[in-house]
Amino acid sequence: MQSFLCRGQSLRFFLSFQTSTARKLQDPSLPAPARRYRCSPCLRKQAGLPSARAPVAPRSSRAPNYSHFKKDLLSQPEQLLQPVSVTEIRQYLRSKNISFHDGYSCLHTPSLFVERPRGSDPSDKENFSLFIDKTTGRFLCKATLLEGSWEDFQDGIELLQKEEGLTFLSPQTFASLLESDTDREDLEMDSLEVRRVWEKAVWFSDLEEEEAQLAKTMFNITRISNPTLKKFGVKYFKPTKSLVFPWFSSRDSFLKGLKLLSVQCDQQLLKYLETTFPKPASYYSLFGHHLMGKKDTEVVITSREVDSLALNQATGLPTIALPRGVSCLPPALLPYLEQFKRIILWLGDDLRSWEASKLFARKLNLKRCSLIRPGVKQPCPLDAFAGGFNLGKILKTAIPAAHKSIVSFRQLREEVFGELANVEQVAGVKWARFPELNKLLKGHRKGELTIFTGPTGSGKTTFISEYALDLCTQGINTLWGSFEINNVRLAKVMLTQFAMQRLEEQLGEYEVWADKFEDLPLYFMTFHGQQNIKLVVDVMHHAVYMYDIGHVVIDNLQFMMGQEQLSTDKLALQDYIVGTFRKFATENSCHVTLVIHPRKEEDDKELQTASIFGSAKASQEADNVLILQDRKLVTGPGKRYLQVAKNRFDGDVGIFPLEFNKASLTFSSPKGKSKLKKLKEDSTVQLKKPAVETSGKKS
Ligand SMILES: Nc1ncnc2c1ncn2[C@@H]1O[C@H](COP(=O)(O)OP(=O)(O)OP(=O)(O)O)[C@@H](O)[C@H]1O
Repeated sequence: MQSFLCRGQSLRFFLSFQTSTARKLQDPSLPAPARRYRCSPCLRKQAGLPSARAPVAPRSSRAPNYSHFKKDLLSQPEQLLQPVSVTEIRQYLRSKNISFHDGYSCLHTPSLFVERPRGSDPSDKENFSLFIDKTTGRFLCKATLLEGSWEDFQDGIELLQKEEGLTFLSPQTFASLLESDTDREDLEMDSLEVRRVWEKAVWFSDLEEEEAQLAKTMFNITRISNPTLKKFGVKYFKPTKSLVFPWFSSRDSFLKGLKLLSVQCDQQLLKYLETTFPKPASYYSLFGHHLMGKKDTEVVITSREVDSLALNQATGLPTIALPRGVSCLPPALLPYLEQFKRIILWLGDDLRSWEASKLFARKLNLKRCSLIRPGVKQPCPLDAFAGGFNLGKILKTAIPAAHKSIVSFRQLREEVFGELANVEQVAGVKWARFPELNKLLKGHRKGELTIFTGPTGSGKTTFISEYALDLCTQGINTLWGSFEINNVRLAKVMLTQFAMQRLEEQLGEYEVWADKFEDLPLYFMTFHGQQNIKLVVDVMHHAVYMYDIGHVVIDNLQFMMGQEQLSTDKLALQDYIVGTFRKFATENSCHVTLVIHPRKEEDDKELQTASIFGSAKASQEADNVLILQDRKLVTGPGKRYLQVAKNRFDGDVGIFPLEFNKASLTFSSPKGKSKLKKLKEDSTVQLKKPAVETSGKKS
């Protein structure tokens, strides 16, 4: 109890820019009735405990009009999370005499919200319906769909033990804590929309033969039978010519949400578009989960609903599709996968799917996971089915995800082949706004460390914000640690760059842009000012687990260095910090971009790799070194050059001009011919005259 309060008061964590409030309240987890409950403040009051969280301003006093945008940006102590280890969780349960079972990603315990039937065996695992996430401590009671944080759970236990004769906490106890009207209104609107679409959509078997064939051809599902579609509840929505995938509650088959898949023809290319109700940040459907029986112990997980349909029809095995494909596996879904002793991940036919399957297997527990490696003979399930492959045979080739630390080339050869055969994908995600950066760096890759430097006030934050936004709009889940400027200012810069216009003069368009921006997989740490590196890295770990973060931006390293004057200790500390980020990037397969101030240079000298503040360790550890050059380059105001001074991937280094647009706060390369100049690695850059256009060969 004592330790809980201390920990509770020292919480300090990050919040998401997205609809974190909505996510937390409606949250998530799979199936649930339209109403959600939150427990802790109520429990605390009833238990006579002081609030562990600072009071939260009523919603109305926070941001009445631009609610979605603003409310999630402000730091709300109620959303702070605290790290808890599985050992602590176990110790706590033992100290309270709560029996538990060690599951794959969760600990299973009897639910404190359910009355135990008389005469039932308290140690019978069948009655363990409450799941505690081993990494975060968050709990979900599958019987009532109540959920909450680790502190909420402890509060509940304290209350139960305090009140004599109380054997369980009824869900009604929490009724007074239903989410605010705004959230409820949102939910109700979603729910109406879901009903409207669902009722208007038709079964494939009820379509005219010709129309059904046409629709199936559009989605490449001609071989999927009507009975399979009906079994999974897939309908067709004629007004938008969309497939409709339902999200049913596994508890009571309540229709919780929908995903609509439509086709667009873009220059002869078919493009598939997804729309979800509720919106993506709150859409936690495991498609196909409602078909699982209690006794099912094996499942194949796919990234698309159509893959699940194909696999199930071809093999008869239980299949499930993830709500947001390869982009993330929200931990809120883990309790629903606890029943499976074996999970095969067959996520797709590209490198991104392969990377995602390795990451998801870590969350699901490597021991029970096997992976299907993409390859010519192993395309995605739907293509394999359409191409007449034997899907059962492909499943037999699944590789166990748990690997030893020492491997032979025999085990690596397929992986090496995959890299050789997919050169473009190995090179990473391309920037849409910085083609020159693609020419030099080839792309943005997971697991790398990029060091970014430039003179004070040269526009480092502004540039790195656009550089990260560009990747984020392409689906790279991004976490920002901005210690120098606060999140509101940073988000304002990013939103302006996103809209590519001065929104101050277009306030009428604000809501439209903010809505689109809110759907980006973008999260912000709430830290400001000096921070402890350990705390920052803890948050990064947590974010990777929760949101499958693929890119962390830290602006800037000096904010983890304390206030001391430059000393040997300080250099050692910087080396330690850089080493820590390096290790984090590698271990979590996550790209880290670290902004570092340069050391003081003579005014007439351009910055070089050696100008990075501190010892040589930073540039040695980095995979990429980027320098924003701004002195004596050209006469035009606002002109900057971006220099790639180190590129471990393929060694190409060089420099190209950036033109600053003050209205949109963007740095787009000057139009016309490429002004890229390739250089020898780490050479001193002579930039007193404008860069010369080259053919792209190394000079
Ligand atoms: N190329 C440019 N020309 C003119 N103004 C710019 C340019 N780039 C950025 N700015 C403006 O300069 C200001 C400072 O930019 P920013 O905060 O990005 O610099 P910084 O290098 O990160 O600063 P610091 O060294 O303090 O961290 C901002 O108001 C930004 O809009």
